[in-house]
Amino acid sequence: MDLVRDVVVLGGGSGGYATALRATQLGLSVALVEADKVGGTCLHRGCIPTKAMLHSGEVADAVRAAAGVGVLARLDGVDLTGVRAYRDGVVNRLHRGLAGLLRGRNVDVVTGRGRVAEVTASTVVVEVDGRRVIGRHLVLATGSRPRWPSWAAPGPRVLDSDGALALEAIPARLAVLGGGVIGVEMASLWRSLGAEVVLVEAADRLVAAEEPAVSAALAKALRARGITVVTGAPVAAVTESEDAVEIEVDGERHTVDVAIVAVGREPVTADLGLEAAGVRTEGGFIAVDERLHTNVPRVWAVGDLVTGYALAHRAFGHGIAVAERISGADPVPVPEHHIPRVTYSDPEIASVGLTTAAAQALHGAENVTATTYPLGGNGRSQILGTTGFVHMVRLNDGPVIGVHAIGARMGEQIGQAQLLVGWEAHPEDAAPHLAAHPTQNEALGEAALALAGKPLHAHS
Ligand SMILES: Cc1cc2nc3c(=O)[nH]c(=O)nc-3n(C[C@H](O)[C@H](O)[C@H](O)COP(=O)(O)OP(=O)(O)OC[C@H]3O[C@@H](n4cnc5c(N)ncnc54)[C@H](O)[C@@H]3O)c2cc1C
Ligand SMILES: NC(=O)c1ccc[n+]([C@@H]2O[C@H](COP(=O)([O-])OP(=O)(O)OC[C@H]3O[C@@H](n4cnc5c(N)ncnc54)[C@H](O)[C@@H]3O)[C@@H](O)[C@H]2O)c1
Repeated sequence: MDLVRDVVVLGGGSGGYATALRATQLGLSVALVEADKVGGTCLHRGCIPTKAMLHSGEVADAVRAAAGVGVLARLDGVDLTGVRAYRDGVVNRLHRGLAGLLRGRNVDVVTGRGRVAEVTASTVVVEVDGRRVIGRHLVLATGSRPRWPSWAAPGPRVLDSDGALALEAIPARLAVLGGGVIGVEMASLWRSLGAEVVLVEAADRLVAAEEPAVSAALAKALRARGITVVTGAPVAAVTESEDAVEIEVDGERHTVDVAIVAVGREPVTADLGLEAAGVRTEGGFIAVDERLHTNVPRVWAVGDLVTGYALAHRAFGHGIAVAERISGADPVPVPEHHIPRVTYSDPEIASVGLTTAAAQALHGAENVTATTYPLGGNGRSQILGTTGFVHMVRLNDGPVIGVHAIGARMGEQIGQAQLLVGWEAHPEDAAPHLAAHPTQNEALGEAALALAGKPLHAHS
């Protein structure tokens, strides 16, 4: 029998399940079609498992550094089986929690691969393994997958980020190809777990979307951790043999045990029946207006299917907004650059808003002021033994429009920066609210104090 609901969501990752949860809160009935497990990339192959493994790496590094804080401890090694068990435990608990949440909100989860079969004047029909699931509205949320370049092919020793999570032993020598967010996190993680790592990036700097000073500080910190960082050098070829992988880059050859390819992700739009349904795509992504509506009435798209930052919280935000629009409200779209970004490497990178160069290009260099507060002046960062900085950008006599930070735990600071930027706070508004001492949060406060013309712990 056909399943008929107000909303059919195709894909149960961050974007899809957020749509479903918000829609049922608003009194809409929802069918959520998921080919694999609810939670999608972020929960099963992305955010959560990688951050759990990064935490294992952080613990290993803390033991290595223990003597420096007077603690006698010795690292006997890292047991990847134990790391995987811990990681999988975290993922499984969250997965059970999410499944329970969806059940509790009366979301009908339909397991199977769906494709759009028919769009009529008032309904959208999705076919799932021969079964018809019909909605007044359809929300496309099939996400993204690793992109493979022409110069590499998957193999037992040549992996993407999904394959890296399945590794059963820590490679002695590892190459990470691509120095974007995934590449940097992978390099940091496997170095902490004990691998010799070479990180290769085609562009002239790592994480090229960040402030240039952040990229420079990151490269310096990773090199100090023993990672070989090669920039301005596109990988030309990857050749796998039975017992090694040869990487050809910049006329040089690197021989490693395993290579992880991390040169970006691509949207999952193939075989969804989009062409027949008349849903327009652009460069592989679903074409949407600023309210995430496609060109076909009552068909929407959320998350990694929509060009922009491929981030879980962006997908959550999309899902919530689309559910509200379907129910008749019209939430204001959040500007893309107001979405916070964190790279969870050691050191961490966190940013929100415009870079200095982007702000100058948009508003004129004479209308923009920026300040950099070094973590060397921050007590808590000194205690943690981290270096780095907080860089804050403002419009002259206007709001904070960008915050960019690097250093241990900087990801935890970005929430406040996000509110400063999102709520268009002036540094003068923030300056009187002195942060608790000693916290790393004070570094943000110091930057605001400096931009308000009254720096405190800063050498003039
Ligand atoms: C290694 C890695 C680390 C990451 N770390 C972070 C991080 O720390 N923070 C962060 O914000 N983001 C992170 N991301 C990005 C984040 O995972 C994505 O932005 C997010 O998962 C996008 O959500 P989505 O709902 O658009 O798609 P997805 O999570 O990809 O979900 C899509 C779902 O659709 C299902 N599906 C696909 N086709 C069909 C079909 N035809 N029928 C039914 N179901 C289908 C899939 O099985 C999948 O479950 C990371 C990504 C990776 C790869
Ligand atoms: N912490 C997080 O929020 C997080 C973590 C992981 C992934 N993600 C999301 O996943 C997306 C994909 O991540 P990604 O790192 O794969 O993509 P990316 O686009 O961020 O980086 C890919 C990098 O590969 C480089 N590259 C391309 N061809 C190359 C070549 N021939 N040789 C060497 N380098 C080459 C590019 O210059 C680029 O810097 C990100 O955009 C991000 O939004 C987010």
